[in-house]
Order: sequence, then structure tokens, then C-alpha cells
Amino acid sequence: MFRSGASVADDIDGADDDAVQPNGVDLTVAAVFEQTSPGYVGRDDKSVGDRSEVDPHGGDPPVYRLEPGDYVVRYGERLAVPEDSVGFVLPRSTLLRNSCTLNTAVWDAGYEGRGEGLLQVGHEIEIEQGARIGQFVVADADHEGTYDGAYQGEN
Ligand SMILES: O=c1ccn([C@H]2C[C@H](O)[C@@H](COP(=O)(O)OP(=O)(O)OP(=O)(O)O)O2)c(=O)[nH]1
Repeated sequence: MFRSGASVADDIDGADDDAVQPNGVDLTVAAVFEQTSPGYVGRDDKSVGDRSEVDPHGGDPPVYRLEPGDYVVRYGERLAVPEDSVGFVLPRSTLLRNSCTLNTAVWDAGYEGRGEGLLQVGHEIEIEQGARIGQFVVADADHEGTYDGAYQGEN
């Protein structure tokens, strides 16, 4: 069973009241990066490649003008996934309607931090810094242990 947006909002620092949706809470884009060197995924270890932060164009609010390609985005909200739960982030449908998407993985019970996702831009798009790009939903889940990995407490 998935929790209501109002209940999910209790586990998010920095979410506006406007961000609370019936079934989840919207997440905003705080920073955009382009990867500049290879990462590593091994059997026992891993590393994330270097990145260069994309500057938004000036203005109030600043706007990212993104050419087609892959970008790492950092969310503006700090999430905490409660025990007995699992989280997922889904793209805002307006991204899909504009030939773009947000690719995401599983958010483990016990994880806390400002997470990151992969923004895939299929057609040039403009996105305001601080705009809503995805929605965090949380479902009840059994699990053994809680998240204690390298990304705990990130950002
Ligand atoms: O799209 C996502 C999905 C998850 N997370 C956060 C929450 C999750 O609990 C944590 C670790 O994710 P995962 O377990 O998939 O990463 P890993 O590469 O297996 O790292 P680790 O070895 O630390 O588990 O990253 C994100 O920031 N973005």
C-alpha cells in the first residue's frame, strides 16, 4: 500500500505545502551536473566520476537551458525514508510530454539525504532552478536492515 502525499511530506525537509500531491510529494531541481570523467562499478566497490555543474542563465528565477543529453540532477529536498517503507521517484509528466525523463532507482528504508537522479533530455528544454521535476512516493515494505551505504546523509 502506498502512503498518502500528506504522510510522505512528514519525511521531507524543505517541501512546500504546494508540493504535496494526493499520492506523493513533488521534488525540485536544485543543481544540474554534466559528468566529465568515468565512474567505476566493481563487484565490491564503486566510484562516481567527476562532474561539472551547469550554470543556469541569470534572471529571477535562474533557468537551465539544456541541450539533448544526460544530466545528473540534485533534488532540493532532503528525504528520509522511514522504516517499513520503500521509496520511488517518478518523473513529472510534463517532462515526458516534452521528450525528457527522470531516471531513478530504489530509495531504501533508512536512507536520508538530498538524492540525485538522471535527467535525460531528448529535446532541448528550459527548466527553472527550483522547478518541480519529479514526485516521491513511498510504499509499505518489509526489509532486512536499513540503508547504511556510501550515500547516507549525502548533500
Ligand atoms: O534515484 C535514486 C535512487 C536512490 N537514491 C538514494 C537512496 C538510496 O537509498 C541510495 C542508494 O541507492 P542504491 O542502493 O541504489 O545505490 P548503490 O549504488 O547500490 O549504492 P550502495 O552501495 O551505497 O547501496 O541513493 C538516489 O539518490 N536516487
